[in-house]
Amino acid sequence: MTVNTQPVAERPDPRAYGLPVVEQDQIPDELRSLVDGVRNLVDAVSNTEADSATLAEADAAVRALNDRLNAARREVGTMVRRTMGDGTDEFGTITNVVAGTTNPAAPPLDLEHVEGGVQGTVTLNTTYQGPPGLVHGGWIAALLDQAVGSASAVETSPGMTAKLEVNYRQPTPLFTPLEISARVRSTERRKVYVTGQIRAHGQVTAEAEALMIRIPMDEG
Ligand SMILES: CCCCCCCCCCCC(=O)SCCNC(=O)CCNC(=O)[C@H](O)C(C)(C)COP(=O)(O)OP(=O)(O)OC[C@H]1O[C@@H](n2cnc3c(N)ncnc32)[C@H](O)[C@@H]1OP(=O)(O)O
Repeated sequence: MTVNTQPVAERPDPRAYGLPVVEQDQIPDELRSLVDGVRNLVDAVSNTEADSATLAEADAAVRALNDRLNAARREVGTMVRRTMGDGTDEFGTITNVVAGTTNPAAPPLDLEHVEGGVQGTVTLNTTYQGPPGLVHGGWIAALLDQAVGSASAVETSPGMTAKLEVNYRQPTPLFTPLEISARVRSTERRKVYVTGQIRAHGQVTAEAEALMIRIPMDEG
């Protein structure tokens, strides 16, 4: 295995690409609480059998809130800098659909830097349902894409997914802690080969092989 880890100093700064950066610890507690509340709201709306009057009342309240919140919107592409438990910094879009801090559609997935890659745990509800009681295959791929991208970013430097092959070994259950992990296997110039896995109850339910292409350092 050849892992040519790139020094942190050579990682691109999103500001050099004209992207605004928010520090993770500057996100207001009220916004974090709102994100959590809306995540619960999505679950409630997805599953409610409330009567018509209750639905109409909820609809009006939500529409009024949309207008107030839309009065001040972030720039598309806004990044957030998150410092992992071991001090490693990671940049990601703040609304990233898998791990974005301010995105209620994102499951609460925090990946931590471990030797050779990343790992984390997430439990998914019916928002992510495909077959009855099981995680949608597209979301399984999304979780693995995020994990391999994050592993590649923290072990080398950020890049784009060029290739992602997913093997669905076993059904992946809802309401069960899923262990997500990814490891960089080798690098070759800008190419980074990464593997990822999802486990439930210690058993592999899905695995991926990915090719990430690092963002060139001399552009931006
Ligand atoms: C600032 C903070 C931002 C931070 C940004 C953080 C983003 C995180 C994103 C999370 C992950 C995603 O979801 S990313 C979204 C999904 N992915 C995408 O949309 C990617 C779409 N595709 C592309 O944009 C492009 O094809 C790229 C970037 C992947 C590659 O284009 P390129 O940069 O011009 O690279 P290129 O010179 O062609 O190729 C470099 C080397 O890689 C090889 N190569 C390239 N593509 C492939 C491929 N599909 N399969 C095999 N090999 C490939 C080439 O042969 C070459 O090998 P050799 O000659 O060296 O041997």
